[in-house]
Amino acid sequence: MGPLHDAATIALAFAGAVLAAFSLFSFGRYVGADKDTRANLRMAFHMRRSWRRVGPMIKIAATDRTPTTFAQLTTPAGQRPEPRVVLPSLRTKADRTGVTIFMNTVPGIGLEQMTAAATALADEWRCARVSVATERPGLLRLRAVRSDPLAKPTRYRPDGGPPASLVTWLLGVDEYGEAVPVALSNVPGVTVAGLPGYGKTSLVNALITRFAPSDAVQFAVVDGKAPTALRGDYADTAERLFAFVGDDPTEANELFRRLVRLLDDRMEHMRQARGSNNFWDKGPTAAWPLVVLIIDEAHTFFRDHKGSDSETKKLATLAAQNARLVETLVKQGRSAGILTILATQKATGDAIPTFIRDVCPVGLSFAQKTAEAAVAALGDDIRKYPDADPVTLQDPAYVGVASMRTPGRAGFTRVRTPQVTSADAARITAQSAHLTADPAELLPRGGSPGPTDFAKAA
Ligand SMILES: Nc1ncnc2c1ncn2[C@@H]1O[C@H](COP(=O)(O)OP(=O)(O)OP(=O)(O)O)[C@@H](O)[C@H]1O
Repeated sequence: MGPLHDAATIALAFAGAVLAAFSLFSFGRYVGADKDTRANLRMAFHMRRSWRRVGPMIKIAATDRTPTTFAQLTTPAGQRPEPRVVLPSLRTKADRTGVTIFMNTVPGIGLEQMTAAATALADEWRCARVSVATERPGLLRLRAVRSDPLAKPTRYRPDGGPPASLVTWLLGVDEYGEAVPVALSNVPGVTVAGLPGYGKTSLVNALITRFAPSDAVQFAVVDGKAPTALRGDYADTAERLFAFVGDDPTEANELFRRLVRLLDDRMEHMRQARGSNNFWDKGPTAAWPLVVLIIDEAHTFFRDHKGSDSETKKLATLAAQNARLVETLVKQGRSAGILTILATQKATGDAIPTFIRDVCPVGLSFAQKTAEAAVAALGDDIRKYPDADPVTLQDPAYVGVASMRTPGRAGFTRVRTPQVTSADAARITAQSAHLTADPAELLPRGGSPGPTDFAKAA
């Protein structure tokens, strides 16, 4: 009963108390969680508990033949120390849609080996999918989902509050239930294609309702499907648009010119007014709002007109001009704070000219009927990724699901976009209509002071 015994008793009691507190915390978290999170917490527990057995079974274990000093000292004389089986260690984090697993690599077991084992792991863990990515050197990040997030429709109910971020557009969730953000500061152009009725309008409404409560974002629409805003898909949001043009290519041409002029004027004044030539250095403000141009049924304005009569020739010239103007908006729009979104349901290469499609960093395609349509929407690369082919999305269960090409990422991401109802779009528009302003009017003009100057002087 010496001091050593007392110290050991205290240490043991302390360890017991820590363990009890941890168990109580875990139990409390489990009981307080919703049904889906509880199921994922159980899955995470099963992953950790069975890993020692499962890892070596699916060949995710390395053999270390060099004995440790301890093994050398404790191995009886005349015997060789046993080789050690080294398993990558796991840490799990469960949420509502799945489990994220952080795994330390061990020699010979890294991204490649884990990717090859992903299907076996999905079977063992009884989940729909397991993805593997590098978090940082030496650490992998696995994501396991029990059910397919793409097959579960979601709804976005805008609360009318200002957007959490003006530089990120949250598109939806990917096939692993993780948020898919688009960094607006890097994306001057987005193409959206897909068969009618698969969610293009809802995607655009989600964008408008997300950003409409901010006066630092202004919208213009060119809609090739309707003569007036009130007769088309933009009736609900019309009051929040600083410009709307219907299916008349001449009027569309005028609006495209107006926006190219805005682009030039902004670049002219940007350095003096904001101290830099790059809009995103300061980001969107009420005086320098992000301008979002939506060109719906884009093919209406670019399609090739064949014929030798004067009317056809005029239309062909307009279409060619429209394509060049929009190309300028996309190519130079990033530093001027202009984002162009081109949507089409037409499934041929001329719907959105390839020279425009190829300068848009983000491309989305909802369901398509043919491989040619998929290529027209997403580029030739989609042939290499049959899993992400939008032709496979032709199913009512996949309304609202798009295949997406993003900058700096190999392959394609499938994303479940949320539905936004017409009533929600109308409600947010009514609340935010007073924020609508023509961004050109906000610029200082021809030496005479504009609102920006007054704001600065104030
Ligand atoms: N993200 C979504 N999730 C679930 N259902 C959706 C989603 N988006 C749209 N829908 C459903 O599909 C219907 C058609 O959607 P939407 O009008 O957005 O399609 P569209 O592709 O724009 O069609 P069109 O090309 O004819 O304008 C909607 O009325 C709604 O019921």
